[in-house]
Formats: sequence, C-alpha cells, structure tokens
Amino acid sequence: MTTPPEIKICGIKTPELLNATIEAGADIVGFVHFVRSPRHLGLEPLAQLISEARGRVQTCVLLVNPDNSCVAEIAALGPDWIQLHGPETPHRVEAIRAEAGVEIIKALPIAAAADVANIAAFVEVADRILLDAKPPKSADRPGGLGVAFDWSLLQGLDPELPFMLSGGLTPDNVAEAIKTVRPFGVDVSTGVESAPGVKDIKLIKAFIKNARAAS
Ligand SMILES: O=C(O)c1ccccc1N[C@@H]1O[C@H](COP(=O)(O)O)[C@@H](O)[C@H]1O
Repeated sequence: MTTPPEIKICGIKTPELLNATIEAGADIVGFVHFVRSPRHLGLEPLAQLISEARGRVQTCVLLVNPDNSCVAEIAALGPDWIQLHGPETPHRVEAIRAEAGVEIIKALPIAAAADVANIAAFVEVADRILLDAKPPKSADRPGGLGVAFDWSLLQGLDPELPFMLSGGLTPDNVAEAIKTVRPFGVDVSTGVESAPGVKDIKLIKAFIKNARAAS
C-alpha cells in the first residue's frame, strides 16, 4: 500500500456540486477562469465558491497566460492554488507566484520526450507540476479536452518529482494510471462530465473511489 494520490476535480461550477464533491472526498477543487472554456466562471461566482469552500477543501483557480491585473483579481479571492495552463515561461511563472503570493500548479503539455526534458526548467519556480496531453493544433483551449498522452514517456522522469497527472483520466482508467505512473496526484475534468461543462456527481464519486482503491 502506498500513499494515496491527491485528487483534484476541476471545473466545478455550482455550490451544490461543490458540496457534493467535498463530501465525495476530493482534496482540491478547481474552478476555471478562461472564457473559451465550457467551465468558465466570472469573478462573482468564483468569489462565492471559494468562500464556501474555505477551510473544507483546497481551492484552485485555473488561468491561461493571465496578465497582471487578472492575477491580482484572482489572488484577492484567496484561493489556495493558481493553476497556470498556458504557454507561461519559467520567468513568468516565477513572477506570477511572487505577485499573487499563492502556490502555483504549472501545467505542462506532454507529447514527446523533449516535453519531458522541458519539465526541469519549471521545478524551482512552481510548487507543483501537472502533466497534461498536448492539445491538437485545432483546439480552442489548451486543456480540458479529455485527451490522454502516452504515459510511457514518463518512465525517465525523476522519481522524486511530486507531479500530478491529467489528460483524459476517467473513472475507468484512473486506477491503471496510478499503478502505471505513480503520480503524486491526479486531476480530472472531462472524464467526470455527462456533457461539456456538465459534471456528473456519480462519475466524480466513482473516480475518487477507484483512485483511492488503486493506492
Ligand atoms: O477545463 C478546461 O476547460 C480547461 C481549459 C483550459 C485549460 C485547461 C483546462 N482544464 C484542465 O485540463 C486538464 C485535462 O483535463 P481533462 O480531464 O482531460 O478534461 C486538467 O488539468 C484540467 O484542469
């Protein structure tokens, strides 16, 4: 038996679903602030959900290449984490961490061995690394697409690196992913939805149960 992976459920949009996801045992709940996403939330609902979650579960706001004013607006809401899911450079990640005073999850797209080599540049500037599938060129957003990548690319990864795995995880494949890749955490969005942006609490419960059983 190994330490169970941290479980992040991303793209929560309503207080009802937030409460049910906390009850189901999620460690981190994610809220998306990116207008091209079907999970996008504006500042007002974000503030309400973060405040309702405070002290009950860790919260994370997902941003894509945010400017300084966006970082300041989000930091003022007091999330535990900001997830950067765009083409932010190591220098920019470091600046956002200093500006926001919030812990940073940096998402990195993986499609080839060179992408795995690129991880090292972010280890010192982010508090957590999240590995996701590289989106196809035609995609209108850099994640939340339900696409998995070839996990065998991670075989050469530093075993001490506490990374999170995402990209195409579902209740059906999360146990296999955990046994194969041994991530510090797992993150899911599309795989616990009945339609884009519509979470299904039964799928969330199944995902958490299967992830816990795999450790
Ligand atoms: O969820 C979104 O809409 C989204 C938008 C822009 C960037 C990232 C997004 N989601 C993140 O993408 C990964 C993989 O998600 P999936 O499970 O494959 O749908 C995950 O980290 C989400 O937080």
